[in-house]
Order: sequence, then C-alpha cells, then structure tokens
Amino acid sequence: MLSIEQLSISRHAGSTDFQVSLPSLSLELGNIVVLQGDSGCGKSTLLEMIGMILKPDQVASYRLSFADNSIDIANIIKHNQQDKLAQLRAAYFGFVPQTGGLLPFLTVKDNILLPLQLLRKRLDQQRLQVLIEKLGIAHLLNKYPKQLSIGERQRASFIRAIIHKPLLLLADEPTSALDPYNANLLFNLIIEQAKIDNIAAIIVTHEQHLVKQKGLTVLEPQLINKQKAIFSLKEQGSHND
Ligand SMILES: Nc1ncnc2c1ncn2[C@@H]1O[C@H](COP(=O)(O)OP(=O)(O)OP(=O)(O)O)[C@@H](O)[C@H]1O
Repeated sequence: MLSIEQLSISRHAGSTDFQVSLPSLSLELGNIVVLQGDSGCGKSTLLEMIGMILKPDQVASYRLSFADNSIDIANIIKHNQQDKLAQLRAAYFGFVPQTGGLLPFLTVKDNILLPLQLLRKRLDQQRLQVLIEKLGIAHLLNKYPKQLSIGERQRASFIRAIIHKPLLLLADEPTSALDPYNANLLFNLIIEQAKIDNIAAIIVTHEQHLVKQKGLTVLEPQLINKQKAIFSLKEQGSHND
C-alpha cells in the first residue's frame, strides 16, 4: 500500500511561485488513480514528486508497504539519501514518461530488459511474450527508439516500466500520442496488468471517456489564486460532463 500525507513543493516560474500539494493519498496495490486537470495545474510535478524525481519542500509521511515490509520513504527523502532513493526507484517503481524516455543507443528489446539487468533479476520470457503480443510491438524489438513513432515508443516504454513488477507505476499521459484504438488498448492493458501484477498505478491522463467507462478514481486539483494546486480525490457523482 502507498500512503502519503502532506506532500508539497513550490515551483518558481519567474517572479511567481506555484505550489503543488497533496494533503493525503492512500492507494492499495493493484488499484489505480488517475490525475486530471488543466494544463499547467501541476500533474507532472505531483507525479515526479511521488516518483522521488523532484524533492518535495515538505513531506509529513510517505510509506510504501508490502508483504511484511514498510518503507519510510519520507525519512529517506528528509535525509537526502540519494543512493537509497535510486535503489528504491529501480526496485519498486516503474515510470512511463510523457515522451517514452527510451535510451536512444539501445534497441527496443534492450530498453525493455534494462530494469531487469540493473536489478539482476531473471526474465520471465512468457510474460514478456504476452505483453509484446498484447501491445503489438513484436516487429519492433530490434529497432532503435528513433525508428519508432512516439506512440510505439509509449507502448514499449510501458512494458519497460512493468517488466520488473514494480509496486508503483507512474505514467505521465501514456496514451497521448496514440490513436483512439491503440489508446484504448494501452489504457485497458495498464489497468489489467496493474491488477494481475498487484501494482498500484497513478496515471496522468486526459482520456476522460475511458476513465469514466472504467469508473476509475480521480485525483484532481483545487486551484487557489492561480498560485496553489491542492490535489484531492474527486467525489463520486461530481462529474460536470
Ligand atoms: N522546471 C520547472 N521549473 C519551474 N517551474 C516549472 C517547471 N516545470 C513546470 N513548472 C511550472 O509548474 C507548474 C505545473 O507544471 P506541470 O508540468 O506539473 O503541469 P501539468 O499539469 O503536468 O501540465 P501539462 O498538462 O501541460 O503537462 C506550471 O505553472 C509550470 O509553469
């Protein structure tokens, strides 16, 4: 389970500051929450803060609990233990960045296998095969990222993000470059795979229709004076559309 209390950061844009905060979030492994909101409201900032890519100004509590373990991430952040944070990210987190984030000098297959190599974990060949087939990228495995469309890179990037069965998947608009058919396919697969592998997932998405169709929990910001975004769970039934 992921549990966070009072996580916040201030971003400095010229002479003004923009604060992004998350008062409270609890997310069970296998469950999904989506981040929605207007452009510039702080979705990527929040995701990067949760992913320990951006250092928060404040964090009262941040824990990742699984089996008999409970990792006090807030404590590691507060003590600025970068090595430990890097180890945690590699072992327990999976990222799908907005543009795919594949390494240009590795083939698609080597990109996908990289997390396992870094962790010295064995590849589950059958699982890889299933994922590759589901996402239709078998013919791209020996190509380099620059030979792929952005949408193809996003699909490969998703497999790379979950190949090591992380506890938490963080995806920043993973379907933004896909046509409706493939967006639907990838979105469904993310939800399905999170359940199968017991991964908690936080997904930034503008796919309102799919979010509604799947009845997913939404985290959205309340904007205060265009200077502060406070993210909280949207109450069921408060859809405007
Ligand atoms: N590197 C940065 N340094 C300073 N301010 C930044 C930086 N990146 C983003 N910001 C500011 O932080 C705020 C939130 O940006 P963020 O990228 O998190 O929004 P977003 O909701 O993900 O937007 P989009 O949907 O357009 O991707 C914006 O006001 C932006 O100008």
